Amino acid sequence: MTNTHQDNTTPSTGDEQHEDITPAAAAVSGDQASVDATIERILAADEARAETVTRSARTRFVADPAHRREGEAAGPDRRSVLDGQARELSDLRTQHTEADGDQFDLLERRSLRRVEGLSTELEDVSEVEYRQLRLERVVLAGLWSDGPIAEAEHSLRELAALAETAGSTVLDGFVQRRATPDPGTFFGSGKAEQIRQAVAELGADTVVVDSELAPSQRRGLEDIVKVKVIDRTGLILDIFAQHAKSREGKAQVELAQLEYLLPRLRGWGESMSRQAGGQVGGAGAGMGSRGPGETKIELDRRRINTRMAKLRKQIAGMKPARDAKRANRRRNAVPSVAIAGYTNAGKSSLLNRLTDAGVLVENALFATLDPTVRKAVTPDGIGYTLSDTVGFVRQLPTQLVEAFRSTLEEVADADLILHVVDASHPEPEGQISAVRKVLADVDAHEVPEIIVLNKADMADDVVIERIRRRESRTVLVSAHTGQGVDDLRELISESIPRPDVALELLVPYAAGDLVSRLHGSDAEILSTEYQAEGTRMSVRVRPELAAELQEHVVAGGPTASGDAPAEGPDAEGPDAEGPDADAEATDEPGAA
Ligand SMILES: Nc1nc2c(ncn2[C@@H]2O[C@H](COP(=O)(O)OP(=O)(O)OP(=O)(O)O)[C@@H](O)[C@H]2O)c(=O)[nH]1
Ligand SMILES: [Mg+2]
Repeated sequence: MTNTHQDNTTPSTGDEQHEDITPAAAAVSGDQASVDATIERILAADEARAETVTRSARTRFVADPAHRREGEAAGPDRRSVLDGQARELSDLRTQHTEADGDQFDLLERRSLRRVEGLSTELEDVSEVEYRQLRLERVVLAGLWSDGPIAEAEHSLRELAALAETAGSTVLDGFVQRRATPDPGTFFGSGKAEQIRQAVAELGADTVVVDSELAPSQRRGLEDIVKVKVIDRTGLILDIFAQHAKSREGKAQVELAQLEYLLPRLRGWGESMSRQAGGQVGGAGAGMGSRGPGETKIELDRRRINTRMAKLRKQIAGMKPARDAKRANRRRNAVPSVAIAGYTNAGKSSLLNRLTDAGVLVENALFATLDPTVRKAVTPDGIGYTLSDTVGFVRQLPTQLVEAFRSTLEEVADADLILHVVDASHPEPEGQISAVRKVLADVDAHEVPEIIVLNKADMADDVVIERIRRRESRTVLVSAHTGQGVDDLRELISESIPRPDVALELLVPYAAGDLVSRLHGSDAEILSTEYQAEGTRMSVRVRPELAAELQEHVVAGGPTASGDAPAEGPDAEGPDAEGPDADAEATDEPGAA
């Protein structure tokens, strides 16, 4: 509604000009100077990181003193679960195998990592303000309200993995035992003060909170700890922003970021003092009657709304192409299998193992954001599509589920879901239910599902047994060693819709291309016999192909569209390929 003011208030860094030029993109495609500057920044960050490695060795996890076990001393030997690598990023960092496929764009991604975070001030708020967060040296903090402490620890370790994925160094982690969050500052004042001390001591620049904070809580806490505070949602959005590659993915993430940002505008504006220099240029005439802060915020809000509308349109515009592709698959009735699962479970590795796809595998959370669709065939030659999807995580921001809905809908549309689970995780159950929750959100919970217990090479038998008892259809595999992958292939083969129109054909030798098509991946050949007039075949095909084969049908009913074949032997399935079937068929008067 307020858009009418857009034109005379937009400063020179207007929406149109910066569009699609993120700082990262500018660094890649820009002039030599900016490339040099980028390299310098990356090197500086690496140095900083190397320097903090020694410090992060002391990274520790501090349970609230009140809940420390009797006799357990505070100080150097405090509880230490964040030691070394975070759990979700296990120590496999350098272990890649052939099944991991092409590591090419991994390098590319590394070289882009944190460019946004390292860059100088952003010019325009619609570039999403918090991309300028300097998430380099962070302290984590979470609330532990119920359940065993182990759960709070898992969650914090996962947060550490997320923070590392975003390119930061985790210096420390805190958990406070507290039934409900403080409405003003999230943590109690004592704990907040303790966090402030740790932040000062360690030279941290950001506190990451393991929940979604209300805008006022974030501001309240920021006032105490004196550094930037971001929440889990903001962190996940930041990772997605770094990883998005396709046009659609980028638009989806930006939309989610803006949605998240909108109610938080004022707070950020203040603490990051954007308003100080935020005079709206000469173009701001007429706005001066209000305070500059308010002006800026209103302006930002309006521009964000405009930008969001644009993004929504853009995303909607990309839907037809996606739908067309999907419709095409539908028409050809190629069964589709979707790989879904918690982030870092090994989905991309499995896709590579099943199809030699060469999809990016990384020991990082949310390595895959853009769905990849590959062709695959069952051991007995039936074709299907296999698609890789974005990984899920506990508390996946609702903004992201919304923004990625069109992508996730493909999962809902699949004939089968391979739900990949990291069986080497001590508690995969939590991940399974988090994934199912998102699946339900996008109406994919009714699609048949196979639980694929991956990383068998590292998994604990107890965990495997536990899950096998709970879940009805499981298969144990290792994308790395290839263990169990053949079983998985069989299971997929049994679970996808098979070609179901049975036909008796006599294909003239002149139509050899038809015969080779039948040998392709969308038909099952039950028997073949070479006769004087042509090739005599008993096949099962999908309706589409059946229609095309009509003129060569010699027996098997008047139309190809009936699902039940007219002939008895065919109805009995593969047994029909016995000599009887052929004999009977050749007896048909209408054969020639
Ligand atoms: N030991 C072992 N490691 C595996 C196996 N499968 C995958 N990994 C490792 O697990 C990490 C994550 O693998 P990805 O295939 O990228 O996982 P993903 O589920 O696609 O992850 P996102 O796209 O980030 O959600 C990589 O370091 C893989 O090398 C396995 O069978 N055994
Ligand atoms: Mg992946």
